[in-house]
Amino acid sequence: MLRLNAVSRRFGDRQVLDDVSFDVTAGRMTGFVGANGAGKTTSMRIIMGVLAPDAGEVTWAGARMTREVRRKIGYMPEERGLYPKMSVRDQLIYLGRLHGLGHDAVRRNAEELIEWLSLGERAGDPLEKLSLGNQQRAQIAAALIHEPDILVLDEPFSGLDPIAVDTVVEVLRDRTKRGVPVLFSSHQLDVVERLCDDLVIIAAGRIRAAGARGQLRAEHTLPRYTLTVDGDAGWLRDHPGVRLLDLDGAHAVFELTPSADEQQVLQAALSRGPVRAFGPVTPSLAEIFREVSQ
Ligand SMILES: Nc1ncnc2c1ncn2[C@@H]1O[C@H](COP(=O)(O)OP(=O)(O)OP(=O)(O)O)[C@@H](O)[C@H]1O
Repeated sequence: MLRLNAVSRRFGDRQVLDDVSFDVTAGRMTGFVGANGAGKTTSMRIIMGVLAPDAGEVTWAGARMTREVRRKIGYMPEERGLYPKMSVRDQLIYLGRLHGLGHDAVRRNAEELIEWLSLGERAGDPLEKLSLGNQQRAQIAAALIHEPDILVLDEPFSGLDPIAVDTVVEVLRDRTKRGVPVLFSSHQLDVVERLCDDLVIIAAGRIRAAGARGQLRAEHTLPRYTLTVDGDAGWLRDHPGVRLLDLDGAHAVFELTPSADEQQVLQAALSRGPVRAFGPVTPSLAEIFREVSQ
């Protein structure tokens, strides 16, 4: 397990990370979300040792992170860093060799990644001639070429179309199945929602929530229901224990306080006339994000 333990960092008089702690567990995808400037890239740079924390530490398997362990991290930095004039295939081979992989292994890995990421037709072209989406796929291949033990990816899905997102997801899932912990940041909450097992939410340099996706849902939102009746559902507004979230004539979405009983609300609705739909709703990640970032 990769762990950030009470990490703090200032730039000038600005506290950019404040007592940041979270885990990235083996075999799980951890989505790292936060607004612009929240501190995601700074946290990743500290994991990579590119930046030193003012306080706190990064550990791997319970011991302080070393240079050797960092060499086994696949890192996709915010400032993408491939060679524009070199072909995709050549730079994958070059980077793999730099990481100490043997000739055969590096060629095998390069061809496998080129195929998985659907870069076959463009693998001989200089990176700069590729579309932005394909350049991004090449960046992902570069992070994976040396069979890393840990993956730290800064916005790996930005600029990818939905099909490319699915391709990359498949490649990353293959790594988690092999036990690799994956930390990825993203602004695309729908992608994070679909993809992550665990979630870390950061706002203004502080961790607001961290843990398994389902657990965060349960912790940070009240049980939520939808109700559709024949008439007007406005009476729900005054019903004890109900907090109305959305009302559109006959259709309502509401939360229930812990002491309220959803069957009692259903009975109240039935006593007024036919009920067309009633059931629980799962809050979206965007709603959890809004809730904890306030
Ligand atoms: N080298 C630096 N010197 C001064 N301030 C910095 C430096 N690096 C980052 N910052 C500031 O630290 C804060 C956090 O930045 P960081 O890049 O970690 O955020 P982020 O969550 O990755 O944002 P984004 O989603 O926009 O990439 C920002 O206010 C940023 O301006």
